[in-house]
Amino acid sequence: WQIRRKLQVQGIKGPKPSLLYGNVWEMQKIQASVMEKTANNEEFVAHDYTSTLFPYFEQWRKEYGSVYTYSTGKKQHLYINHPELVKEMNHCISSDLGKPSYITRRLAPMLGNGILRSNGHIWAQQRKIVAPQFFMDKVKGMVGLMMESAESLTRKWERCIESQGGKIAEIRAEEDLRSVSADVISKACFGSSYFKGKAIFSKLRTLQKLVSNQTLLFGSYNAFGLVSSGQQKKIDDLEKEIESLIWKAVDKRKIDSDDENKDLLQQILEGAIDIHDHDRVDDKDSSKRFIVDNCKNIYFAGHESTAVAASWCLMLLALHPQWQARIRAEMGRVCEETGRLDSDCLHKLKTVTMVIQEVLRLYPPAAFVSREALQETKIGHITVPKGVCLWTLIPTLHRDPHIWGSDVNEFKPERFADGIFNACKLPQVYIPFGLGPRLCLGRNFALVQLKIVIALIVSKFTFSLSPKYRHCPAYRMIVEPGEGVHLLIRRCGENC
Ligand code: HEM
Repeated sequence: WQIRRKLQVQGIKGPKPSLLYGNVWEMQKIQASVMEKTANNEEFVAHDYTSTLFPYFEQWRKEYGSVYTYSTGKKQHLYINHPELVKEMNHCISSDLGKPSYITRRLAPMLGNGILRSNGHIWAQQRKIVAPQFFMDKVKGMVGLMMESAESLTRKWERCIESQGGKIAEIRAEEDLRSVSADVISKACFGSSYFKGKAIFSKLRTLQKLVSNQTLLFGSYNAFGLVSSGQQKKIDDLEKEIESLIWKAVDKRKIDSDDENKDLLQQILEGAIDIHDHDRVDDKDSSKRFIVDNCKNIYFAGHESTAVAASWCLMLLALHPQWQARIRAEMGRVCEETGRLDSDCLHKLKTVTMVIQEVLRLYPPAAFVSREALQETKIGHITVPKGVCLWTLIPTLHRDPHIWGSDVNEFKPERFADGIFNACKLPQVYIPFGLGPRLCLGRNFALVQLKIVIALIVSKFTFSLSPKYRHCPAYRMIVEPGEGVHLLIRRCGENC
């Protein structure tokens, strides 16, 4: 109550909370009424996943504006979608702002205290180790293996066409896209392959579904945050299994400090030794935790969001065959000059880039940037009391008609024809990869991989949505196609 009062006296409004559960009941009620409406609505694709996935945020934003406060029982939250304040929050370098601790606790079996969730000096050490592996120069060197993995997918889809009669095949794209990005991250960072690391990926995926079932956003210690003992046991078992699989892979690796081409796993191992020596931590377990947590973070961050972004790309391209045709024409021009895609011609794929940018605008896989005031701190004119969690809803920023224009809900890659700076009035609101010191480390890596995968698929196949496709974005730590992306694919030469 005291924390809320400190926000209210600064003119920040919000829905009235109940005594124990804050606004959680109301969130549940709003969500349920939207689910009821959408369950009977077969009408296809309003590209606005916030109004179905996070309807309470939309309702309160309309009532209270782009800054308001709400409560989930013991936690007080501040919703910030004002462009200037968003910028300030994301650029904050003070350790007074960190990742929300209650979410970190919930995600601990998945991510531990790795780079995605850590704060302060542990985070800074991890970022120093991981960042150089994803500098553009390094990523350029990974183009060959990205091509290899994408080509194995197109070969698989060709075999599907053969086995389904030779003309047309029905496929589910998202699982194959997941295998491609898992393969790429395994080879690029861990000197392994999807095949070898398959068990880790599939267990992480099961764990992801289990932990995001726990109504992740509704704060801690409320009726909805409780996990059944059966579910908790599954989570604990998976955590142990993943840890032992990663540890086995690590054990196989000999530390070879003379090798100039060290991959990320090598860097993480050496980082753990440095931290052990530097901090004089005698505890062997902490080095082990450091290694396992960071491997899990990279396995997850490195493949899940890229695969989901690629799935949304194919869904939108299936709806807009004219953009498939434009990409194909561009590939024809670029490959005529070079014969094959390589790292030097990727920047010539302007249409592919525009399509990817538009997909990440409409369907950013990461829905939120969230922080917690670890100490009382200032964001713009607002004094944020210690303990308050701050939330920015990325898709809402991406769909503000005052910034993007009245066609904001339409798929129009041409808006990016002259770059992000000319696509909207305030480019700092386009943040599919976040912003500031915690900007996504894998941005270059993901964009290059997306370009290769999309360009290659579109140059080989034409595709449309299968009648089996159901449009139901789902929030499972990231926003993904809830029931996959069912496509009907044909070989390109057949009809284009
Ligand atoms: C389309 C694909 C991707 C999207 C949309 C995406 C999005 C994001 C966003 C929004 C953040 C910032 C979160 C925040 O500020 O709290 C982030 C952080 C991060 N991402 Fe990505 N990401 C993608 C791919 C990747 C890939 C391929 C990697 C490679 C390992 C990666 C590694 C990371 C890491 C390590 C962080 C944490 C950075 C830090 O806290 O210092 N991401 N990502």
